Amino acid sequence: MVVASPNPTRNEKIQAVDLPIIDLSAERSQVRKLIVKACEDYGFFKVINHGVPKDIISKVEEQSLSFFAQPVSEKQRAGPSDPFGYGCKNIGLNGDTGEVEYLIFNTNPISIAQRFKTISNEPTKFSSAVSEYIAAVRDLACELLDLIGEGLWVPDTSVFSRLIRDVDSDSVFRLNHYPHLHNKKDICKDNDTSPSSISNISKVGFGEHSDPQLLTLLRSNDVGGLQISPQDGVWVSVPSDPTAYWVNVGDVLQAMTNGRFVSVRHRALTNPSESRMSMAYFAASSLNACLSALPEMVTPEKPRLYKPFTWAEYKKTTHSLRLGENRLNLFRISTNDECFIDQPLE
Ligand SMILES: C=C1C[C@]23C[C@@]1(O)CC[C@H]2[C@@]12CC[C@H](O)[C@@](C)(C(=O)O1)[C@H]2[C@@H]3C(=O)O
Ligand SMILES: O=C(O)CCC(=O)C(=O)O
Ligand SMILES: [Fe+2]
Repeated sequence: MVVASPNPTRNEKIQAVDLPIIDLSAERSQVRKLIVKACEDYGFFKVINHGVPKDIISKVEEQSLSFFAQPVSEKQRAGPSDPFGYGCKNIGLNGDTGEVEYLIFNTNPISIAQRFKTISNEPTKFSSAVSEYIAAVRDLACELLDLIGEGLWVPDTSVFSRLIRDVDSDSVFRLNHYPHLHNKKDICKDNDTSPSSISNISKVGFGEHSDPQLLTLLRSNDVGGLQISPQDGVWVSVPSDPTAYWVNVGDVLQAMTNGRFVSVRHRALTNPSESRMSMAYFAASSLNACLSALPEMVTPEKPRLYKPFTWAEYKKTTHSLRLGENRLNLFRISTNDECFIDQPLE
């Protein structure tokens, strides 16, 4: 069904789709089948009965909300995001902007403890809430990746989860805050500078992109805004559910499954009357991990699509490009390259 677009750009179709819901308490052989199907069809699914304790989530949510409620001058003590720390409106370093403020951390515990010294007046409280959350969400990510390994029938079912269990994993945690637009204040300034007219339309909070890592686990408060794009120019609004996780395939998992899974393009819109807060865990390997399509995913009918790369190489490319760029295409193999990789010349 196609309905009229209420938001931000014209000529877009908003489609209503029943997105896949995975109940992790169901029978394992069913769960892994459904996850693989969801990753193939949408690169996106919702997880319920996920096992991340409610109190662990609430502690991070409370601490984050009080961080974002502070005056801009206080928050800016934790910025600019380079690429970690506090950022407001500027996303990355290549000119992308949105109606969002955020905190980004590397998930390494030492890095977290250091960062929080500038982020909070109660650094230990906030940093231990975040560390506890990251440990729980990493376990969930590993469980999902093991189910994916099993569902794909690869001989080494831990092949994906091992990458993110690595002590040197380069996974990232991000807190996004999308203030509602009835607030007349510019989100990056303490003083009231914007026109007094109240806008009733949604704006782009976080523009269209795919996530570069293996898998993203996202949870938000009860305010909608996330949309996925299963096809060019078509958007599907994702209902909010603070009790669940929305999970998306990232570029690396698309490359490792040789294009069988799709790294879904998505974006987040602001809500005109309610503030939205999301927390995203981006599961990544170590910088030196060499990432390539699993041998079982490459067949004569489905030749290798992407050149192998290290996460450091892929990350460097990602950070040199704009948010909406399709960076995986830069690693696509031409027919000649493929002969070289699969049958090196003597
Ligand atoms: C514009 C950019 C921001 C980003 C790095 C990039 O150059 C392109 C990818 C962006 C993204 C999207 C998913 C995650 O939110 C993120 C942390 C990531 O790994 O890639 C961001 C990067 C960022 O905000 O630094
Ligand atoms: O806030 C959201 O719902 C999406 C954020 C996102 O896509 C990201 O941080 O990469
Ligand atoms: Fe994203």
